[in-house]
Amino acid sequence: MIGQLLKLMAIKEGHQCEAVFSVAEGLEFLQREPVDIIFLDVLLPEGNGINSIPPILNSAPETDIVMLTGESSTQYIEKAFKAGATDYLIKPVNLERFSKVVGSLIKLKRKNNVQRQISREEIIGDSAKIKQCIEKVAQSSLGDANVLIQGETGTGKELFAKAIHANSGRAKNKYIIVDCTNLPVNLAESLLFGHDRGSFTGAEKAKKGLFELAHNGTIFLDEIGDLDLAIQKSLLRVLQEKKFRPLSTAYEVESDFRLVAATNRDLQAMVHQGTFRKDLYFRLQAFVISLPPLREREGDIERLVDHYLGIICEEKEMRPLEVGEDFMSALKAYEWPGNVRELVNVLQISVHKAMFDDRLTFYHLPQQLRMSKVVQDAEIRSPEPHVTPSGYNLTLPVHDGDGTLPKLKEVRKKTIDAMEQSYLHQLVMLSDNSAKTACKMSGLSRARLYELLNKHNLSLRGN
Ligand SMILES: Nc1ncnc2c1ncn2[C@@H]1O[C@H](COP(=O)(O)OP(=O)(O)OP(=O)(O)O)[C@@H](O)[C@H]1O
Repeated sequence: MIGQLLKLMAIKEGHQCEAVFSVAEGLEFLQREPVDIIFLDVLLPEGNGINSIPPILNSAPETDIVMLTGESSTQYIEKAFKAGATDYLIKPVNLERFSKVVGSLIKLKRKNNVQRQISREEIIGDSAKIKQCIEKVAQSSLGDANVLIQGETGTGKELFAKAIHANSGRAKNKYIIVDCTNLPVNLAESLLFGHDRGSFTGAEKAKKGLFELAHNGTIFLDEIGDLDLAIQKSLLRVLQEKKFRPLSTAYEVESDFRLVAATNRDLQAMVHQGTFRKDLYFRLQAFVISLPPLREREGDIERLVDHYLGIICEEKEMRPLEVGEDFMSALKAYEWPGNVRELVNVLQISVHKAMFDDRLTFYHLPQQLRMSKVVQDAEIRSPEPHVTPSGYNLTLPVHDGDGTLPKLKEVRKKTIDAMEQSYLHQLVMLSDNSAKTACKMSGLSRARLYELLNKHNLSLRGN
């Protein structure tokens, strides 16, 4: 009876609906067809409906289960939620509550479906932080709001802007990129809004502006923080009215564009300094995607290395190179101020150096990465350094706790030995295994260098 009633309500709301009268019948139905929502009564011929939640979710994990309970059996609600139900309705069910529950669940499902289906374009990374950004791309693809992408240089702002367009309803139309860096005011006005013939010296023909060309598509303003204040004012008006007047014309042009903007600057600080318009800033704040720096993306370095190494080796027609542990741990220790762009450059340099090797090692990395790893390792080894007035970090020998100190001669020898060893260790790492570089860096003669390396059981690789 309740089944038939809900079926009528669902059909009235424009949904397809089937009523079944036992769990067995329901499970059989699920084998044949996917179902978005199941209304499950607590009281079933087979017993308590809550017990059938696990087998239902086993065979249809994507389905939402809404429990139907009587006023007197609300004590089952908590148990039903624990078993995996999504919501509940109390009988007798009224149409308003029914359509609210169904409406929200269907909306959520559509949203999730879009998220699952969005194309990542070339975006690599599975860290929680990058997944959150991908989710934002999915959300933005459902609507048409302007989007601001923030992030340090090289974090992938341009890549994300492209993904927003590619996943939007405008994907088949134009995607126009404008680099706002160092754009002089006059040029920017005519470039963005177009001009009439003769509107300035050299304007021999009338020209459409990029906002007009972006009609039905997306316009990406890269480095929007670099836009001159005068252009910011015009831009604000265009965003508000979606129309503008090309230079030296008496007519207005309408354009249905979507704006995606990006910046690596702190727009809020710029607003305080008076170099970015507050009203434009607020307009851009409607939908913001903040891309995390590479150093905060757990696990993404490995994925990016895997991806780009494949591409670089293929381009160079080389066999895929293996990645040594020391290579990877140096990559992970580095701060990556230039983010993914810098990582790709480092891989290119390292592959070039490893042209005749099978495996990438620490020694193939550029010097700044080796240096940062060495410094980090040294910091870990000497947790409580004592800084001398001359600026050297020293870890003093610890006395025995009996109020005495070892002889100075002994301490001096041990200290010098330790310093020498640490110095030579770093020298070996940073000299590219070249005795010539090591001698130049350290000021040691070749004979003295080998003598000291021998003393500390160290060697230049390949020597
Ligand atoms: N998540 C990522 N997956 C794969 N490649 C990436 C990713 N992020 C960035 N890249 C690559 O890194 C380089 C820099 O990316 P992009 O130009 O999008 O960065 P950006 O944030 O716009 O930099 P800038 O602020 O300097 O303009 C590009 O080659 C891009 O393909």
